[in-house]
Amino acid sequence: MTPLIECTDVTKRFGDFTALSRLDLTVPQGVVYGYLGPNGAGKSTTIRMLMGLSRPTSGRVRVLGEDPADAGVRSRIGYLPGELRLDERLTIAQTLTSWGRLRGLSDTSYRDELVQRFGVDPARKVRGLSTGNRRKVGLIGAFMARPELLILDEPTNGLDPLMQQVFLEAVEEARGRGQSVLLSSHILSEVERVADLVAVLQGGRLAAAGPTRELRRGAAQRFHVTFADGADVPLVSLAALEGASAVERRLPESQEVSLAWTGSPDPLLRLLAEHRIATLTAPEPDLEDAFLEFYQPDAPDGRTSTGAGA
Ligand SMILES: Nc1ncnc2c1ncn2[C@@H]1O[C@H](COP(=O)(O)OP(=O)(O)OP(=O)(O)O)[C@@H](O)[C@H]1O
Repeated sequence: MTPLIECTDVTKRFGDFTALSRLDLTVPQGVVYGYLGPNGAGKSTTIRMLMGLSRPTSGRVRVLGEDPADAGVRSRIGYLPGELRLDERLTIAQTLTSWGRLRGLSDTSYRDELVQRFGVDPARKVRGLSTGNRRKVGLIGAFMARPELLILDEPTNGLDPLMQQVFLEAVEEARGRGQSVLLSSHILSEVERVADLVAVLQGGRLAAAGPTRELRRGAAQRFHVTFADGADVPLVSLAALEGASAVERRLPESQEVSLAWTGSPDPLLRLLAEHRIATLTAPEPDLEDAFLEFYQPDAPDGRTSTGAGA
Protein backbone atom coordinates (compact mmCIF):
# COMPACT_ATOMS: atom_id res chain seq x y z
CA MET A 1 0.00 0.00 0.00
CA THR A 2 1.28 3.48 -0.88
CA PRO A 3 2.40 5.38 2.24
CA LEU A 4 0.35 8.49 3.01
CA ILE A 5 3.51 10.56 3.28
CA GLU A 6 6.80 9.79 1.60
CA CYS A 7 9.77 12.15 1.63
CA THR A 8 12.85 10.89 -0.18
CA ASP A 9 16.19 12.64 0.21
CA VAL A 10 14.53 16.01 0.73
CA THR A 11 16.67 19.11 1.21
CA LYS A 12 15.37 22.63 1.73
CA ARG A 13 17.64 25.66 1.56
CA PHE A 14 16.83 29.28 2.22
CA GLY A 15 19.70 31.09 0.47
CA ASP A 16 22.89 29.71 2.03
CA PHE A 17 21.05 28.26 4.98
CA THR A 18 20.08 24.58 4.93
CA ALA A 19 16.89 24.21 6.96
CA LEU A 20 16.42 20.52 6.09
CA SER A 21 19.03 18.11 4.93
CA ARG A 22 18.43 14.82 3.11
CA LEU A 23 15.24 13.94 4.93
CA ASP A 24 13.67 10.52 4.47
CA LEU A 25 10.28 10.13 6.09
CA THR A 26 7.51 7.57 5.58
CA VAL A 27 4.10 7.69 7.22
CA PRO A 28 2.01 4.55 6.61
CA GLN A 29 -1.74 4.25 6.93
CA GLY A 30 -3.45 4.11 10.32
CA VAL A 31 -0.63 5.42 12.50
CA VAL A 32 0.06 8.39 14.71
CA TYR A 33 3.46 9.82 13.83
CA GLY A 34 5.19 12.18 16.26
CA TYR A 35 7.48 14.71 14.62
CA LEU A 36 9.79 16.01 17.29
CA GLY A 37 12.62 18.45 17.53
CA PRO A 38 13.81 21.57 19.29
CA ASN A 39 12.97 25.08 18.05
CA GLY A 40 14.30 25.71 14.59
CA ALA A 41 14.92 22.00 13.85
CA GLY A 42 12.90 22.18 10.64
CA LYS A 43 9.51 20.74 11.65
CA SER A 44 7.39 23.55 10.21
CA THR A 45 9.58 23.68 7.12
CA THR A 46 8.80 20.00 6.52
CA ILE A 47 5.10 20.45 7.17
CA ARG A 48 4.85 23.40 4.79
CA MET A 49 6.40 21.26 2.06
CA LEU A 50 3.99 18.42 2.80
CA MET A 51 1.15 20.88 2.35
CA GLY A 52 2.57 22.14 -0.94
CA LEU A 53 3.09 25.60 0.54
CA SER A 54 6.77 25.49 -0.35
CA ARG A 55 8.87 23.36 -2.67
CA PRO A 56 11.87 21.25 -1.74
CA THR A 57 15.22 22.46 -3.09
CA SER A 58 15.91 18.85 -4.00
CA GLY A 59 14.39 15.45 -3.33
CA ARG A 60 10.88 14.09 -3.70
CA VAL A 61 7.77 14.69 -1.60
CA ARG A 62 4.64 12.60 -2.07
CA VAL A 63 1.48 13.00 -0.04
CA LEU A 64 -1.44 10.60 -0.59
CA GLY A 65 0.64 9.32 -3.48
CA GLU A 66 0.62 12.71 -5.24
CA ASP A 67 2.70 15.84 -5.57
CA PRO A 68 1.41 18.13 -2.78
CA ALA A 69 1.60 21.14 -5.09
CA ASP A 70 -1.66 19.73 -6.50
CA ALA A 71 -4.50 21.61 -4.79
CA GLY A 72 -6.69 18.51 -5.01
CA VAL A 73 -4.35 16.71 -2.60
CA ARG A 74 -4.40 19.54 -0.09
CA SER A 75 -8.16 19.51 0.16
CA ARG A 76 -8.01 15.86 1.28
CA ILE A 77 -5.77 16.63 4.27
CA GLY A 78 -6.88 17.86 7.67
CA TYR A 79 -4.29 20.58 8.25
CA LEU A 80 -3.60 22.67 11.29
CA PRO A 81 -0.90 25.25 10.55
CA GLY A 82 1.50 26.46 13.25
CA GLU A 83 0.08 29.94 12.84
CA LEU A 84 -3.59 29.76 12.07
CA ARG A 85 -5.13 32.73 10.26
CA LEU A 86 -8.86 33.11 10.72
CA ASP A 87 -11.34 35.58 9.31
CA GLU A 88 -11.94 37.82 12.34
CA ARG A 89 -15.36 38.93 11.12
CA LEU A 90 -16.94 35.48 11.18
CA THR A 91 -18.38 33.49 14.06
CA ILE A 92 -16.97 30.07 14.90
CA ALA A 93 -20.02 28.43 13.28
CA GLN A 94 -19.55 30.45 10.08
CA THR A 95 -15.86 29.60 10.01
CA LEU A 96 -16.51 25.87 10.32
CA THR A 97 -19.33 26.01 7.78
CA SER A 98 -17.11 27.74 5.21
CA TRP A 99 -14.35 25.16 5.72
CA GLY A 100 -16.93 22.36 5.49
CA ARG A 101 -18.23 23.76 2.23
CA LEU A 102 -14.70 23.77 0.77
CA ARG A 103 -14.43 20.09 1.63
CA GLY A 104 -17.91 19.20 0.48
CA LEU A 105 -18.83 18.13 4.02
CA SER A 106 -22.50 17.19 4.17
CA ASP A 107 -22.76 15.19 7.40
CA THR A 108 -22.00 17.71 10.14
CA SER A 109 -22.74 15.43 13.10
CA TYR A 110 -19.08 14.75 13.91
CA ARG A 111 -18.30 18.47 13.61
CA ASP A 112 -21.08 19.28 16.07
CA GLU A 113 -19.86 16.58 18.43
CA LEU A 114 -16.33 18.05 18.34
CA VAL A 115 -17.69 21.54 19.00
CA GLN A 116 -19.30 20.11 22.14
CA ARG A 117 -16.28 18.15 23.24
CA PHE A 118 -13.85 21.03 22.74
CA GLY A 119 -16.31 23.26 24.55
CA VAL A 120 -16.46 26.14 22.07
CA ASP A 121 -19.46 28.37 21.64
CA PRO A 122 -20.24 28.35 17.90
CA ALA A 123 -22.03 31.71 18.14
CA ARG A 124 -18.89 33.53 19.29
CA LYS A 125 -17.05 35.86 16.93
CA VAL A 126 -13.50 34.84 16.00
CA ARG A 127 -12.34 38.36 16.91
CA GLY A 128 -11.43 38.31 20.58
CA LEU A 129 -10.89 34.55 20.85
CA SER A 130 -7.95 33.43 22.97
CA THR A 131 -5.03 31.52 21.43
CA GLY A 132 -6.37 28.28 22.93
CA ASN A 133 -9.86 28.81 21.52
CA ARG A 134 -8.45 29.61 18.08
CA ARG A 135 -6.47 26.40 18.26
CA LYS A 136 -9.64 24.48 19.13
CA VAL A 137 -11.44 25.93 16.10
CA GLY A 138 -8.48 24.90 13.91
CA LEU A 139 -8.51 21.39 15.36
CA ILE A 140 -12.25 20.93 14.87
CA GLY A 141 -11.74 22.07 11.27
CA ALA A 142 -8.95 19.55 10.76
CA PHE A 143 -10.81 16.59 12.28
CA MET A 144 -14.41 17.25 11.26
CA ALA A 145 -14.31 15.71 7.77
CA ARG A 146 -12.50 12.59 9.04
CA PRO A 147 -9.73 12.97 6.42
CA GLU A 148 -7.48 10.01 5.68
CA LEU A 149 -4.49 12.17 6.71
CA LEU A 150 -4.15 14.85 9.36
CA ILE A 151 -1.09 17.09 9.53
CA LEU A 152 -1.01 19.08 12.73
CA ASP A 153 1.73 21.61 13.51
CA GLU A 154 2.12 21.98 17.28
CA PRO A 155 -1.56 21.14 17.86
CA THR A 156 -1.62 21.50 21.61
CA ASN A 157 0.00 24.92 21.79
CA GLY A 158 -2.16 26.98 24.12
CA LEU A 159 -4.51 24.14 25.11
CA ASP A 160 -5.10 23.52 28.80
CA PRO A 161 -4.57 19.97 30.13
CA LEU A 162 -8.26 19.09 29.89
CA MET A 163 -8.36 20.11 26.23
CA GLN A 164 -5.11 18.31 25.55
CA GLN A 165 -6.91 15.22 26.76
CA VAL A 166 -9.87 15.89 24.44
CA PHE A 167 -7.40 16.35 21.61
CA LEU A 168 -5.60 13.08 22.35
CA GLU A 169 -8.91 11.23 22.37
CA ALA A 170 -9.75 12.66 18.94
CA VAL A 171 -6.35 11.50 17.68
CA GLU A 172 -6.89 8.00 19.03
CA GLU A 173 -10.35 7.85 17.47
CA ALA A 174 -8.91 8.94 14.12
CA ARG A 175 -6.34 6.16 14.25
CA GLY A 176 -9.08 3.72 15.21
CA ARG A 177 -10.84 4.61 11.97
CA GLY A 178 -7.68 3.98 9.93
CA GLN A 179 -6.74 7.65 9.51
CA SER A 180 -3.10 8.71 9.91
CA VAL A 181 -1.97 11.66 11.97
CA LEU A 182 1.37 13.44 11.73
CA LEU A 183 1.82 15.81 14.62
CA SER A 184 4.72 17.99 15.60
CA SER A 185 5.13 18.76 19.24
CA HIS A 186 7.43 19.82 22.01
CA ILE A 187 5.32 18.10 24.63
CA LEU A 188 7.09 14.81 24.70
CA SER A 189 4.97 13.05 27.27
CA GLU A 190 1.94 13.61 25.09
CA VAL A 191 3.65 12.37 21.94
CA GLU A 192 4.84 9.35 23.84
CA ARG A 193 1.30 8.50 24.91
CA VAL A 194 -0.19 8.64 21.48
CA ALA A 195 2.47 8.16 18.77
CA ASP A 196 3.20 4.75 17.25
CA LEU A 197 6.20 6.11 15.38
CA VAL A 198 8.43 9.09 16.02
CA ALA A 199 11.07 11.01 14.16
CA VAL A 200 13.47 13.31 15.94
CA LEU A 201 14.84 16.23 13.94
CA GLN A 202 17.87 18.13 15.01
CA GLY A 203 19.38 21.00 13.04
CA GLY A 204 17.50 19.96 9.89
CA ARG A 205 18.69 16.35 10.05
CA LEU A 206 16.89 13.26 11.20
CA ALA A 207 18.58 12.21 14.43
CA ALA A 208 16.37 9.16 14.90
CA ALA A 209 13.19 7.61 13.57
CA GLY A 210 11.30 4.48 14.40
CA PRO A 211 8.71 2.90 16.66
CA THR A 212 8.22 4.88 19.87
CA ARG A 213 8.69 1.71 21.90
CA GLU A 214 12.11 1.07 20.37
CA LEU A 215 13.28 4.62 20.87
CA ARG A 216 12.26 4.38 24.48
CA ARG A 217 14.02 1.05 24.85
CA GLY A 218 17.21 2.62 23.48
CA ALA A 219 17.00 5.42 26.03
CA ALA A 220 19.39 5.50 28.93
CA GLN A 221 17.81 3.85 31.96
CA ARG A 222 18.05 5.76 35.20
CA PHE A 223 18.97 3.90 38.38
CA HIS A 224 18.77 5.22 41.93
CA VAL A 225 20.77 3.28 44.50
CA THR A 226 20.90 3.84 48.24
CA PHE A 227 23.86 2.07 49.81
CA ALA A 228 23.35 0.77 53.35
CA ASP A 229 24.48 2.98 56.24
CA GLY A 230 28.19 2.66 56.72
CA ALA A 231 28.68 0.71 53.46
CA ASP A 232 31.17 1.86 50.85
CA VAL A 233 29.81 4.02 48.00
CA PRO A 234 31.75 2.77 44.94
CA LEU A 235 31.43 5.93 42.85
CA VAL A 236 34.66 5.51 40.95
CA SER A 237 34.00 1.85 40.06
CA LEU A 238 30.47 2.71 38.95
CA ALA A 239 31.67 5.56 36.73
CA ALA A 240 34.27 3.24 35.21
CA LEU A 241 31.62 0.82 33.91
CA GLU A 242 31.11 1.15 30.19
CA GLY A 243 27.33 1.57 30.25
CA ALA A 244 27.31 4.19 33.01
CA SER A 245 27.02 7.95 32.68
CA ALA A 246 25.99 10.86 34.91
CA VAL A 247 27.03 8.98 38.05
CA GLU A 248 26.21 11.33 40.92
CA ARG A 249 25.80 11.36 44.65
CA ARG A 250 22.53 12.98 45.61
CA LEU A 251 24.25 15.08 48.31
CA PRO A 252 27.99 15.32 49.08
CA GLU A 253 28.08 12.76 51.89
CA SER A 254 24.90 10.87 51.11
CA GLN A 255 24.61 7.13 50.52
CA GLU A 256 22.29 7.81 47.57
CA VAL A 257 23.64 7.61 44.05
CA SER A 258 21.89 8.10 40.74
CA LEU A 259 23.22 7.12 37.35
CA ALA A 260 22.15 6.63 33.75
CA TRP A 261 22.73 3.26 32.15
CA THR A 262 22.65 2.05 28.56
CA GLY A 263 22.71 -1.57 27.49
CA SER A 264 22.16 -4.71 29.52
CA PRO A 265 22.24 -3.97 33.27
CA ASP A 266 24.22 -7.18 33.99
CA PRO A 267 27.59 -5.52 34.72
CA LEU A 268 25.91 -2.93 36.94
CA LEU A 269 24.01 -5.51 38.95
CA ARG A 270 27.16 -7.61 39.35
CA LEU A 271 29.04 -4.67 40.78
CA LEU A 272 26.17 -3.69 43.05
CA ALA A 273 25.92 -7.27 44.34
CA GLU A 274 29.33 -6.81 45.95
CA HIS A 275 27.94 -4.02 48.14
CA ARG A 276 25.29 -3.67 50.80
CA ILE A 277 22.29 -1.93 49.24
CA ALA A 278 19.32 -0.40 51.08
CA THR A 279 17.16 0.47 48.04
CA LEU A 280 17.39 0.16 44.27
CA THR A 281 14.88 1.80 41.94
CA ALA A 282 14.81 2.09 38.16
CA PRO A 283 11.96 4.22 36.78
CA GLU A 284 10.61 3.38 33.33
CA PRO A 285 12.66 5.40 30.82
CA ASP A 286 10.53 7.84 28.89
CA LEU A 287 10.80 9.42 25.52
CA GLU A 288 12.06 12.59 27.12
CA ASP A 289 15.20 10.74 28.22
CA ALA A 290 15.61 9.26 24.76
CA PHE A 291 14.91 12.55 23.06
CA LEU A 292 17.14 14.72 25.21
CA GLU A 293 20.04 12.43 24.51
CA PHE A 294 19.96 13.67 20.92
CA TYR A 295 20.85 17.18 21.82
CA GLN A 296 23.17 17.27 24.72
CA PRO A 297 25.12 20.34 23.56
CA ASP A 298 28.62 19.01 24.31
CA ALA A 299 28.06 15.31 23.85
CA PRO A 300 27.25 14.42 20.26
CA ASP A 301 26.82 10.74 21.08
CA GLY A 302 24.19 11.69 23.61
CA ARG A 303 26.13 10.70 26.68
CA THR A 304 26.48 13.17 29.51
CA SER A 305 29.81 13.25 31.27
CA THR A 306 29.93 11.46 34.60
CA GLY A 307 29.38 13.52 37.66
CA ALA A 308 31.55 11.21 39.74
CA GLY A 309 34.34 13.00 41.40
CA ALA A 310 33.58 12.80 45.07
N1 LIG B 1 11.33 31.42 4.83
C1 LIG B 1 12.47 31.23 5.52
N2 LIG B 1 13.57 31.93 5.21
C2 LIG B 1 14.73 31.75 5.87
N3 LIG B 1 14.89 30.87 6.89
C3 LIG B 1 13.80 30.15 7.25
C4 LIG B 1 12.55 30.30 6.58
N4 LIG B 1 11.66 29.43 7.16
C5 LIG B 1 12.35 28.80 8.14
N5 LIG B 1 13.63 29.22 8.19
C6 LIG B 1 14.66 28.74 9.11
O1 LIG B 1 14.71 27.34 9.02
C7 LIG B 1 14.95 26.75 10.30
C8 LIG B 1 13.85 25.75 10.61
O2 LIG B 1 12.66 26.45 10.91
P1 LIG B 1 11.29 25.73 11.27
O3 LIG B 1 10.27 26.79 11.45
O4 LIG B 1 11.03 24.67 10.28
O5 LIG B 1 11.65 25.04 12.65
P2 LIG B 1 10.71 24.28 13.66
O6 LIG B 1 11.36 22.95 13.91
O7 LIG B 1 9.32 24.26 13.16
O8 LIG B 1 10.85 25.13 14.95
P3 LIG B 1 9.73 25.78 15.92
O9 LIG B 1 9.39 24.71 16.87
O10 LIG B 1 10.50 26.90 16.56
O11 LIG B 1 8.61 26.23 15.05
C9 LIG B 1 15.02 27.90 11.28
O12 LIG B 1 16.37 28.22 11.51
C10 LIG B 1 14.33 29.03 10.56
O13 LIG B 1 14.84 30.28 10.97
